[in-house]
Amino acid sequence: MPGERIGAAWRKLRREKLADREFRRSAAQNPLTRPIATASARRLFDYTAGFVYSQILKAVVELDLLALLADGPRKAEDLSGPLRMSPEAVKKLLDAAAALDLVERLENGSYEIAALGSALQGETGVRAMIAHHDMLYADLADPVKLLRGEAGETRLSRFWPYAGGGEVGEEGAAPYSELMAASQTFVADDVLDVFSFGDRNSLIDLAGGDGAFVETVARRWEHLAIAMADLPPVAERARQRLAAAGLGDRIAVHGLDLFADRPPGEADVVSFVRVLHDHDDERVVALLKLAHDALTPGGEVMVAEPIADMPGAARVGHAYFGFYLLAMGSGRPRTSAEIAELMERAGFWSVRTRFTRGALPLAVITARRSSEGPMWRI
Ligand SMILES: CC(C)=CCC/C(C)=C/CC/C(C)=C/C=C/C(C)=C/C=C/C=C(C)/C=C/C=C(C)/C=C/C=C(C)/C=C/CC(C)(C)O
Ligand SMILES: C[S@@+](CC[C@H](N)C(=O)[O-])C[C@H]1O[C@@H](n2cnc3c(N)ncnc32)[C@H](O)[C@@H]1O
Repeated sequence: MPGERIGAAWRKLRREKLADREFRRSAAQNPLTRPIATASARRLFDYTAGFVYSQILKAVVELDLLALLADGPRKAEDLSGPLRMSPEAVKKLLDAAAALDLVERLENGSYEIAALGSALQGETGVRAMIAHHDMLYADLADPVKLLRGEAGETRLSRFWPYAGGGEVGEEGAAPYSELMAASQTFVADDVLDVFSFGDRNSLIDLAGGDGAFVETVARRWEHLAIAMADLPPVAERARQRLAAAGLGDRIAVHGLDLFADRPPGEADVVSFVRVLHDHDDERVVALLKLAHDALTPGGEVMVAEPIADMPGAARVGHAYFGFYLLAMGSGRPRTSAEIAELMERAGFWSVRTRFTRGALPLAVITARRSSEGPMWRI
Protein backbone atom coordinates (compact mmCIF):
# COMPACT_ATOMS: atom_id res chain seq x y z
CA MET A 1 0.00 0.00 0.00
CA PRO A 2 1.32 3.49 -0.85
CA GLY A 3 0.75 4.77 2.73
CA GLU A 4 2.83 1.92 4.17
CA ARG A 5 5.62 2.48 1.62
CA ILE A 6 5.78 6.21 2.43
CA GLY A 7 5.85 5.42 6.16
CA ALA A 8 8.69 2.90 5.71
CA ALA A 9 10.70 5.33 3.54
CA TRP A 10 10.27 8.10 6.11
CA ARG A 11 11.42 5.82 8.96
CA LYS A 12 14.47 4.74 6.90
CA LEU A 13 15.40 8.38 6.22
CA ARG A 14 14.96 9.27 9.92
CA ARG A 15 17.06 6.26 10.96
CA GLU A 16 19.90 7.22 8.66
CA LYS A 17 19.80 10.98 9.25
CA LEU A 18 19.52 10.89 13.04
CA ALA A 19 22.44 8.48 13.35
CA ASP A 20 24.59 11.03 11.50
CA ARG A 21 26.32 13.41 13.94
CA GLU A 22 26.67 16.21 11.36
CA PHE A 23 22.94 16.13 10.65
CA ARG A 24 22.17 16.26 14.38
CA ARG A 25 24.53 19.22 14.83
CA SER A 26 22.93 21.17 11.99
CA ALA A 27 19.43 20.34 13.31
CA ALA A 28 20.50 21.70 16.71
CA GLN A 29 21.63 24.96 15.07
CA ASN A 30 18.69 25.50 12.73
CA PRO A 31 16.08 27.68 14.54
CA LEU A 32 13.27 25.63 12.98
CA THR A 33 14.48 22.25 14.24
CA ARG A 34 16.34 23.39 17.38
CA PRO A 35 13.42 22.89 19.82
CA ILE A 36 12.97 19.27 18.66
CA ALA A 37 16.71 18.61 18.69
CA THR A 38 17.17 20.07 22.17
CA ALA A 39 14.15 18.25 23.60
CA SER A 40 15.33 14.92 22.14
CA ALA A 41 18.86 15.36 23.45
CA ARG A 42 17.52 16.24 26.93
CA ARG A 43 15.25 13.20 26.87
CA LEU A 44 18.17 10.92 26.08
CA PHE A 45 20.22 12.61 28.80
CA ASP A 46 17.40 12.06 31.30
CA TYR A 47 17.26 8.36 30.45
CA THR A 48 21.01 8.14 30.78
CA ALA A 49 21.04 9.92 34.14
CA GLY A 50 17.65 8.77 35.46
CA PHE A 51 19.08 6.39 38.04
CA VAL A 52 21.06 9.27 39.57
CA TYR A 53 17.88 11.34 39.92
CA SER A 54 16.22 8.36 41.59
CA GLN A 55 19.05 8.01 44.08
CA ILE A 56 18.83 11.73 44.93
CA LEU A 57 15.12 11.19 45.53
CA LYS A 58 16.00 8.21 47.73
CA ALA A 59 18.35 10.37 49.84
CA VAL A 60 15.66 13.07 50.17
CA VAL A 61 13.13 10.49 51.38
CA GLU A 62 15.54 8.55 53.62
CA LEU A 63 16.68 11.76 55.34
CA ASP A 64 13.11 13.12 55.51
CA LEU A 65 14.59 16.33 54.14
CA LEU A 66 11.26 17.82 53.12
CA ALA A 67 9.88 17.46 56.65
CA LEU A 68 12.80 19.61 57.83
CA LEU A 69 11.63 22.33 55.43
CA ALA A 70 7.96 21.96 56.37
CA ASP A 71 7.89 25.05 58.60
CA GLY A 72 9.54 27.33 56.06
CA PRO A 73 12.87 28.09 54.36
CA ARG A 74 16.13 26.86 55.98
CA LYS A 75 19.80 27.46 55.29
CA ALA A 76 22.10 24.54 54.45
CA GLU A 77 24.21 25.24 57.59
CA ASP A 78 21.13 24.87 59.82
CA LEU A 79 20.45 21.39 58.48
CA SER A 80 23.98 20.12 58.90
CA GLY A 81 23.37 18.94 62.50
CA PRO A 82 20.01 17.18 61.96
CA LEU A 83 21.25 15.48 58.76
CA ARG A 84 24.62 14.53 60.28
CA MET A 85 26.65 15.74 57.28
CA SER A 86 28.81 18.73 56.44
CA PRO A 87 27.12 21.98 55.31
CA GLU A 88 28.79 21.42 51.91
CA ALA A 89 27.16 18.01 51.59
CA VAL A 90 23.77 19.43 52.62
CA LYS A 91 24.17 22.16 50.00
CA LYS A 92 25.07 19.57 47.35
CA LEU A 93 21.92 17.62 48.18
CA LEU A 94 19.71 20.73 48.28
CA ASP A 95 21.07 22.01 44.96
CA ALA A 96 20.45 18.62 43.36
CA ALA A 97 16.94 18.52 44.87
CA ALA A 98 16.39 22.05 43.51
CA ALA A 99 17.42 20.86 40.04
CA LEU A 100 14.71 18.20 40.36
CA ASP A 101 12.11 20.84 41.39
CA LEU A 102 11.68 19.27 44.81
CA VAL A 103 12.98 22.38 46.58
CA GLU A 104 13.67 25.93 45.51
CA ARG A 105 16.72 28.09 46.31
CA LEU A 106 15.67 31.55 47.42
CA GLU A 107 17.68 34.72 46.72
CA ASN A 108 18.95 34.91 50.31
CA GLY A 109 20.51 31.46 49.87
CA SER A 110 17.97 29.51 51.94
CA TYR A 111 15.89 26.62 50.56
CA GLU A 112 12.15 26.11 50.51
CA ILE A 113 9.90 23.21 49.43
CA ALA A 114 8.85 23.52 45.77
CA ALA A 115 5.73 22.23 43.98
CA LEU A 116 6.93 18.65 43.40
CA GLY A 117 8.35 18.50 46.91
CA SER A 118 4.95 19.44 48.37
CA ALA A 119 3.25 16.77 46.25
CA LEU A 120 5.81 14.18 47.39
CA GLN A 121 5.37 15.23 51.02
CA GLY A 122 1.61 14.85 50.69
CA GLU A 123 1.83 11.33 49.24
CA THR A 124 2.96 8.80 51.85
CA GLY A 125 2.41 6.05 49.31
CA VAL A 126 4.93 7.50 46.85
CA ARG A 127 7.52 7.80 49.62
CA ALA A 128 6.91 4.17 50.56
CA MET A 129 7.40 3.21 46.89
CA ILE A 130 10.67 5.15 46.66
CA ALA A 131 11.96 3.49 49.84
CA HIS A 132 11.15 -0.03 48.61
CA HIS A 133 12.87 0.64 45.26
CA ASP A 134 16.16 -0.30 46.97
CA MET A 135 15.26 -3.86 46.03
CA LEU A 136 14.34 -3.14 42.43
CA TYR A 137 17.49 -1.06 42.03
CA ALA A 138 19.62 -3.99 43.18
CA ASP A 139 17.69 -6.46 40.99
CA LEU A 140 18.17 -4.27 37.91
CA ALA A 141 21.94 -3.93 38.39
CA ASP A 142 22.40 -6.40 35.52
CA PRO A 143 19.27 -6.09 33.38
CA VAL A 144 20.60 -8.40 30.69
CA LYS A 145 21.07 -11.26 33.17
CA LEU A 146 17.55 -10.61 34.40
CA LEU A 147 16.15 -10.74 30.86
CA ARG A 148 18.05 -13.95 30.14
CA GLY A 149 16.70 -15.55 33.32
CA GLU A 150 20.24 -15.85 34.71
CA ALA A 151 19.90 -13.50 37.68
CA GLY A 152 19.04 -16.18 40.24
CA GLU A 153 16.79 -15.34 43.17
CA THR A 154 15.85 -11.66 43.14
CA ARG A 155 15.13 -9.42 46.11
CA LEU A 156 11.67 -8.59 44.82
CA SER A 157 10.77 -12.28 44.56
CA ARG A 158 11.56 -12.58 48.28
CA PHE A 159 9.58 -9.43 49.05
CA TRP A 160 6.52 -10.88 47.23
CA PRO A 161 6.72 -14.51 48.46
CA TYR A 162 3.49 -15.58 46.72
CA ALA A 163 4.99 -14.65 43.34
CA GLY A 164 7.43 -17.56 43.54
CA GLY A 165 4.65 -19.92 44.68
CA GLY A 166 6.04 -19.92 48.22
CA GLU A 167 4.18 -20.13 51.52
CA VAL A 168 3.13 -16.73 52.86
CA GLY A 169 3.42 -16.48 56.62
CA GLU A 170 2.69 -13.56 58.92
CA GLU A 171 6.24 -12.20 58.62
CA GLY A 172 6.32 -12.47 54.84
CA ALA A 173 2.91 -10.83 54.43
CA ALA A 174 3.55 -7.75 56.57
CA PRO A 175 6.03 -5.72 54.45
CA TYR A 176 4.22 -6.12 51.12
CA SER A 177 0.79 -5.60 52.69
CA GLU A 178 1.97 -2.37 54.31
CA LEU A 179 3.33 -1.12 50.98
CA MET A 180 0.08 -1.98 49.22
CA ALA A 181 -2.04 -0.31 51.90
CA ALA A 182 0.13 2.85 51.76
CA SER A 183 -0.17 3.04 47.98
CA GLN A 184 -3.98 2.61 47.96
CA THR A 185 -4.06 6.40 48.46
CA PHE A 186 -3.40 6.81 44.74
CA VAL A 187 -5.53 3.85 43.66
CA ALA A 188 -8.89 3.54 45.45
CA ASP A 189 -10.35 7.02 44.96
CA ASP A 190 -9.17 7.17 41.34
CA VAL A 191 -10.81 3.79 40.59
CA LEU A 192 -14.04 4.83 42.30
CA ASP A 193 -14.11 8.02 40.26
CA VAL A 194 -14.55 5.95 37.11
CA PHE A 195 -16.46 2.95 38.48
CA SER A 196 -19.62 3.61 40.48
CA PHE A 197 -21.27 1.19 42.92
CA GLY A 198 -24.34 3.44 43.01
CA ASP A 199 -26.63 0.86 41.37
CA ARG A 200 -24.94 -2.29 42.69
CA ASN A 201 -25.87 -4.15 45.85
CA SER A 202 -22.83 -6.21 46.73
CA LEU A 203 -19.08 -6.55 46.20
CA ILE A 204 -16.49 -9.23 46.81
CA ASP A 205 -12.92 -7.91 46.52
CA LEU A 206 -10.60 -10.85 45.80
CA ALA A 207 -6.93 -10.66 46.90
CA GLY A 208 -7.95 -7.45 48.65
CA GLY A 209 -4.77 -7.03 50.70
CA ASP A 210 -5.29 -5.56 54.13
CA GLY A 211 -8.59 -3.97 53.22
CA ALA A 212 -7.60 -0.40 52.29
CA PHE A 213 -9.59 -0.59 49.03
CA VAL A 214 -12.80 -1.98 50.58
CA GLU A 215 -12.50 0.57 53.37
CA THR A 216 -12.65 3.40 50.81
CA VAL A 217 -15.53 1.68 48.97
CA ALA A 218 -17.47 1.24 52.22
CA ARG A 219 -17.11 4.92 53.09
CA ARG A 220 -18.28 6.07 49.66
CA TRP A 221 -21.15 3.59 49.24
CA GLU A 222 -22.97 3.05 52.49
CA HIS A 223 -25.68 0.80 51.03
CA LEU A 224 -23.23 -1.79 49.66
CA ALA A 225 -22.79 -5.27 51.18
CA ILE A 226 -19.03 -5.98 51.08
CA ALA A 227 -16.80 -9.01 51.50
CA MET A 228 -13.13 -9.52 50.74
CA ALA A 229 -10.67 -12.38 50.67
CA ASP A 230 -6.91 -12.79 50.78
CA LEU A 231 -4.38 -15.33 52.07
CA PRO A 232 -4.98 -16.10 55.79
CA PRO A 233 -2.17 -13.94 57.26
CA VAL A 234 -3.17 -10.98 55.06
CA ALA A 235 -6.87 -11.52 55.85
CA GLU A 236 -6.01 -11.35 59.56
CA ARG A 237 -4.34 -7.97 58.98
CA ALA A 238 -7.45 -6.82 57.10
CA ARG A 239 -9.73 -7.91 59.98
CA GLN A 240 -7.67 -5.89 62.43
CA ARG A 241 -7.48 -2.85 60.17
CA LEU A 242 -11.20 -2.85 59.38
CA ALA A 243 -12.15 -3.40 63.05
CA ALA A 244 -9.94 -0.43 64.01
CA ALA A 245 -11.68 1.63 61.31
CA GLY A 246 -15.08 0.72 62.82
CA LEU A 247 -15.98 -1.40 59.77
CA GLY A 248 -15.53 -4.83 61.37
CA ASP A 249 -19.28 -5.59 61.30
CA ARG A 250 -19.85 -4.19 57.83
CA ILE A 251 -17.15 -6.04 55.83
CA ALA A 252 -16.78 -9.82 55.93
CA VAL A 253 -13.15 -10.94 55.61
CA HIS A 254 -12.21 -14.43 54.43
CA GLY A 255 -8.76 -15.99 54.72
CA LEU A 256 -8.25 -18.38 51.80
CA ASP A 257 -6.04 -19.46 48.92
CA LEU A 258 -7.75 -18.41 45.69
CA PHE A 259 -5.96 -21.16 43.76
CA ALA A 260 -7.21 -23.89 46.09
CA ASP A 261 -10.41 -22.74 47.81
CA ARG A 262 -13.82 -21.52 46.71
CA PRO A 263 -14.57 -17.79 46.89
CA PRO A 264 -16.91 -16.66 49.65
CA GLY A 265 -20.58 -16.32 48.68
CA GLU A 266 -22.03 -14.41 45.76
CA ALA A 267 -22.09 -10.76 44.71
CA ASP A 268 -23.02 -8.59 41.75
CA VAL A 269 -19.49 -7.18 41.47
CA VAL A 270 -16.28 -9.15 41.99
CA SER A 271 -13.10 -7.06 41.89
CA PHE A 272 -9.39 -7.67 41.45
CA VAL A 273 -7.34 -4.56 42.23
CA ARG A 274 -3.65 -4.84 41.24
CA VAL A 275 -3.90 -8.64 41.17
CA LEU A 276 -4.00 -10.11 37.65
CA HIS A 277 -0.65 -8.62 36.52
CA ASP A 278 1.08 -10.65 39.27
CA HIS A 279 0.18 -13.93 37.59
CA ASP A 280 0.79 -15.85 34.41
CA ASP A 281 -2.04 -16.39 31.91
CA GLU A 282 -3.36 -19.78 33.07
CA ARG A 283 -3.61 -18.56 36.66
CA VAL A 284 -5.35 -15.39 35.51
CA VAL A 285 -7.97 -17.42 33.65
CA ALA A 286 -8.44 -19.56 36.79
CA LEU A 287 -8.95 -16.40 38.88
CA LEU A 288 -11.41 -14.97 36.37
CA LYS A 289 -13.40 -18.22 36.27
CA LEU A 290 -13.56 -18.13 40.04
CA ALA A 291 -14.94 -14.59 39.85
CA HIS A 292 -17.41 -15.70 37.18
CA ASP A 293 -18.79 -18.42 39.43
CA ALA A 294 -19.08 -15.99 42.36
CA LEU A 295 -21.14 -13.50 40.35
CA THR A 296 -24.90 -13.27 40.31
CA PRO A 297 -26.29 -13.66 36.74
CA GLY A 298 -25.67 -10.39 34.87
CA GLY A 299 -23.03 -9.37 37.44
CA GLU A 300 -19.70 -7.74 36.60
CA VAL A 301 -16.05 -8.50 37.18
CA MET A 302 -13.95 -5.37 37.73
CA VAL A 303 -10.19 -5.43 37.17
CA ALA A 304 -8.10 -2.38 38.09
CA GLU A 305 -4.38 -2.31 37.35
CA PRO A 306 -1.72 -0.56 35.30
CA ILE A 307 -1.74 -1.99 31.80
CA ALA A 308 1.02 -2.25 29.23
CA ASP A 309 -0.45 0.11 26.63
CA MET A 310 -1.44 2.93 28.95
CA PRO A 311 -2.56 5.86 26.78
CA GLY A 312 -0.34 8.86 27.48
CA ALA A 313 1.74 6.95 30.04
CA ALA A 314 3.57 4.31 28.01
CA ARG A 315 6.58 4.26 30.36
CA VAL A 316 4.39 3.20 33.30
CA GLY A 317 3.25 0.05 31.53
CA HIS A 318 5.86 -1.64 29.36
CA ALA A 319 8.89 0.04 30.96
CA TYR A 320 8.25 0.35 34.73
CA PHE A 321 5.82 -2.51 35.37
CA GLY A 322 7.34 -4.64 32.61
CA PHE A 323 10.70 -4.66 34.40
CA TYR A 324 9.22 -4.59 37.91
CA LEU A 325 7.28 -7.80 37.29
CA LEU A 326 10.26 -9.33 35.50
CA ALA A 327 12.31 -8.75 38.66
CA MET A 328 9.46 -10.05 40.83
CA GLY A 329 9.54 -13.28 38.83
CA SER A 330 5.91 -13.74 37.82
CA GLY A 331 3.18 -12.08 35.80
CA ARG A 332 3.43 -9.20 33.33
CA PRO A 333 1.56 -6.04 32.48
CA ARG A 334 -0.98 -6.87 29.77
CA THR A 335 -2.59 -4.73 27.12
CA SER A 336 -6.31 -4.09 27.48
CA ALA A 337 -6.89 -6.40 24.49
CA GLU A 338 -4.96 -9.21 26.22
CA ILE A 339 -7.01 -8.80 29.41
CA ALA A 340 -10.21 -8.77 27.35
CA GLU A 341 -9.18 -12.02 25.69
CA LEU A 342 -8.50 -13.71 29.04
CA MET A 343 -11.87 -12.46 30.31
CA GLU A 344 -13.60 -13.95 27.29
CA ARG A 345 -11.77 -17.23 27.86
CA ALA A 346 -13.20 -17.26 31.38
CA GLY A 347 -16.73 -16.85 30.01
CA PHE A 348 -17.24 -13.10 30.26
CA TRP A 349 -18.61 -10.81 27.58
CA SER A 350 -19.22 -7.10 27.04
CA VAL A 351 -15.71 -6.05 28.06
CA ARG A 352 -15.26 -2.31 28.67
CA THR A 353 -12.11 -0.31 29.53
CA ARG A 354 -11.91 3.03 31.33
CA PHE A 355 -8.81 4.88 32.56
CA THR A 356 -8.23 6.60 35.87
CA ARG A 357 -6.83 10.10 35.74
CA GLY A 358 -4.55 10.12 38.78
CA ALA A 359 -0.79 10.22 39.20
CA LEU A 360 -0.52 6.49 38.55
CA PRO A 361 -2.99 5.85 35.74
CA LEU A 362 -4.78 2.51 35.91
CA ALA A 363 -7.11 0.75 33.53
CA VAL A 364 -10.44 -0.26 35.02
CA ILE A 365 -11.66 -3.14 32.88
CA THR A 366 -15.11 -4.58 33.44
CA ALA A 367 -16.93 -7.51 31.85
CA ARG A 368 -20.30 -9.13 32.36
CA ARG A 369 -21.40 -12.55 33.33
CA SER A 370 -24.36 -13.51 31.17
CA SER A 371 -27.74 -13.32 32.84
CA GLU A 372 -28.26 -16.81 31.39
CA GLY A 373 -25.38 -18.22 33.39
CA PRO A 374 -22.79 -20.63 32.03
CA MET A 375 -24.11 -20.84 28.42
CA TRP A 376 -21.72 -18.00 27.47
CA ARG A 377 -18.67 -19.85 28.66
CA ILE A 378 -16.27 -20.72 25.84
C1 LIG B 1 -1.60 26.68 42.22
C2 LIG B 1 -0.32 26.04 42.59
C3 LIG B 1 0.07 26.04 44.02
C4 LIG B 1 0.50 25.45 41.73
C5 LIG B 1 0.28 25.33 40.31
C6 LIG B 1 1.46 24.65 39.66
C7 LIG B 1 1.27 23.20 39.53
C8 LIG B 1 0.00 22.68 38.90
C9 LIG B 1 2.25 22.40 39.90
C10 LIG B 1 2.15 20.94 39.84
C11 LIG B 1 2.36 20.36 41.20
C12 LIG B 1 1.61 19.11 41.33
C13 LIG B 1 0.15 19.16 41.51
C14 LIG B 1 2.28 17.96 41.30
C15 LIG B 1 1.64 16.74 41.54
C16 LIG B 1 2.37 15.67 41.57
C17 LIG B 1 1.89 14.38 41.95
C18 LIG B 1 0.50 14.19 42.43
C19 LIG B 1 2.76 13.39 41.85
C20 LIG B 1 2.43 12.05 42.12
C21 LIG B 1 3.33 11.10 41.83
C22 LIG B 1 3.03 9.72 41.97
C23 LIG B 1 3.95 8.76 41.72
C24 LIG B 1 5.32 9.10 41.35
C25 LIG B 1 3.52 7.40 41.86
C26 LIG B 1 4.35 6.34 41.75
C27 LIG B 1 3.82 5.05 41.90
C28 LIG B 1 4.54 3.91 41.82
C29 LIG B 1 5.99 3.91 41.54
C30 LIG B 1 3.80 2.69 42.00
C31 LIG B 1 4.34 1.48 42.04
C32 LIG B 1 3.47 0.35 42.27
C33 LIG B 1 3.94 -0.91 42.48
C34 LIG B 1 5.37 -1.25 42.49
C35 LIG B 1 2.95 -1.95 42.69
C36 LIG B 1 3.27 -3.21 42.93
C37 LIG B 1 2.21 -4.24 43.03
C38 LIG B 1 2.47 -5.46 42.13
C39 LIG B 1 3.57 -6.36 42.68
C40 LIG B 1 2.78 -5.08 40.69
O1 LIG B 1 1.27 -6.21 42.17
C1 LIG C 1 -0.32 -6.65 44.71
S1 LIG C 1 -1.28 -7.14 46.04
C2 LIG C 1 -2.76 -6.20 45.85
C3 LIG C 1 -3.54 -6.10 47.10
C4 LIG C 1 -4.77 -5.19 47.01
N1 LIG C 1 -5.76 -5.69 46.06
C5 LIG C 1 -4.34 -3.77 46.69
O1 LIG C 1 -4.52 -3.32 45.56
O2 LIG C 1 -3.80 -3.12 47.59
C6 LIG C 1 -1.77 -8.78 45.59
C7 LIG C 1 -2.53 -9.52 46.69
O3 LIG C 1 -2.79 -10.86 46.22
C8 LIG C 1 -2.79 -11.70 47.35
N2 LIG C 1 -2.63 -13.09 46.92
C9 LIG C 1 -1.58 -13.62 46.27
N3 LIG C 1 -1.77 -14.94 46.06
C10 LIG C 1 -2.98 -15.24 46.60
C11 LIG C 1 -3.73 -16.44 46.73
N4 LIG C 1 -3.27 -17.59 46.24
N5 LIG C 1 -4.93 -16.39 47.36
C12 LIG C 1 -5.40 -15.22 47.86
N6 LIG C 1 -4.74 -14.05 47.76
C13 LIG C 1 -3.54 -14.06 47.15
C14 LIG C 1 -1.60 -11.19 48.14
O4 LIG C 1 -1.60 -11.64 49.47
C15 LIG C 1 -1.77 -9.68 47.99
O5 LIG C 1 -2.49 -9.16 49.06
